[in-house]
Amino acid sequence: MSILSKKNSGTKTIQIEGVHKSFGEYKVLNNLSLEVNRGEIFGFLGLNGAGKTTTIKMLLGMLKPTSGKLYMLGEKVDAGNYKLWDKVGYLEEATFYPDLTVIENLDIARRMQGVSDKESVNRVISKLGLEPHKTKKAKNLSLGNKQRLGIAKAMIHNPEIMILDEPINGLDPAGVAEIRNMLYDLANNFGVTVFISSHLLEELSKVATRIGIIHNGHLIQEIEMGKLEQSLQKNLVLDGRDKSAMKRVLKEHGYEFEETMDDYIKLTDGHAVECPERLAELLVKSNQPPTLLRVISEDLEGYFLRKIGIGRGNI
Ligand SMILES: Nc1ncnc2c1ncn2[C@@H]1O[C@H](COP(=O)(O)OP(=O)(O)OP(=O)(O)O)[C@@H](O)[C@H]1O
Repeated sequence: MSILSKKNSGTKTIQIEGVHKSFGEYKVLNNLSLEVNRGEIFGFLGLNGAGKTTTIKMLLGMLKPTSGKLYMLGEKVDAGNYKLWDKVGYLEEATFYPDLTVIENLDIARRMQGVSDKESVNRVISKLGLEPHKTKKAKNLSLGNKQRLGIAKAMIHNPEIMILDEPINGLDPAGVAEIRNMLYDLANNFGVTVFISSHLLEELSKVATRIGIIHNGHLIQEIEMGKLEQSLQKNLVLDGRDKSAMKRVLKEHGYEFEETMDDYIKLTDGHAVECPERLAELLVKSNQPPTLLRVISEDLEGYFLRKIGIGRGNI
């Protein structure tokens, strides 16, 4: 690789710069740019068909961007140059030889990656908690253990970057927690950069340290996981015996509201949400005491749908 194609990346291990990708007339990515730092667990969130796998395939050199540049570990990615794979682990879906055992599957992965140290198989088995299952045929593993085997294959060669395309689909909460602990360990103690895609914010939020939302082919929002909670929209939900009268009172006092699908009155107004007691006082004084008055935080999927401009009622 020429010195000119090297990017002075500092701690940035993944860099995507103004990437466009079209298949014929069909535009999948439209000026996508993002950066991921060493040791980060970056969640790449988007609806089905948003372009996540296309992006991942370009990062791996399996697809060529129509325009724009991608860098991994400071090196420009060139389609068809698989040298990069020495330092990158990739899990597309948990693929394995069903009639071979966990050990046999991992030994094949080891040889395919050109890792000469046979102990690497045992190391990865113990790291992923596959010890009790190592002599089982892959086809007889539980879904969670199949996913673990997939991740074990992706990390047999101690990669510096792990790219996991939808790795937590179908895992139960305990399985998600185990994968999270393992990814945290890799990221925090070994500086591995993890790039995980999913269409479920709820799942990604349990493992990622930062999330980027891709929609209509570009990154529309990046958010640190620690700040997600405070970004969730809060609503005040009201119910009462005479809702028409209640709405009149609200209107007269300048409150904006809407009706929910289940026939409650919802106020998104920040002032109402922050001071629910003031609203309660007003309604009581107006002879419309609420039978329900509750501040409700939107859930993570609601947040995601709001960010991409799709209300729950529209899907
Ligand atoms: N080789 C191709 N030729 C034509 N269209 C393609 C090709 N590969 C992907 N697409 C289209 O590009 C869009 C993005 O696909 P991609 O697989 O990147 O989405 P995704 O975000 O990974 O979604 P999913 O979660 O469903 O895998 C889809 O509409 C898909 O049909």
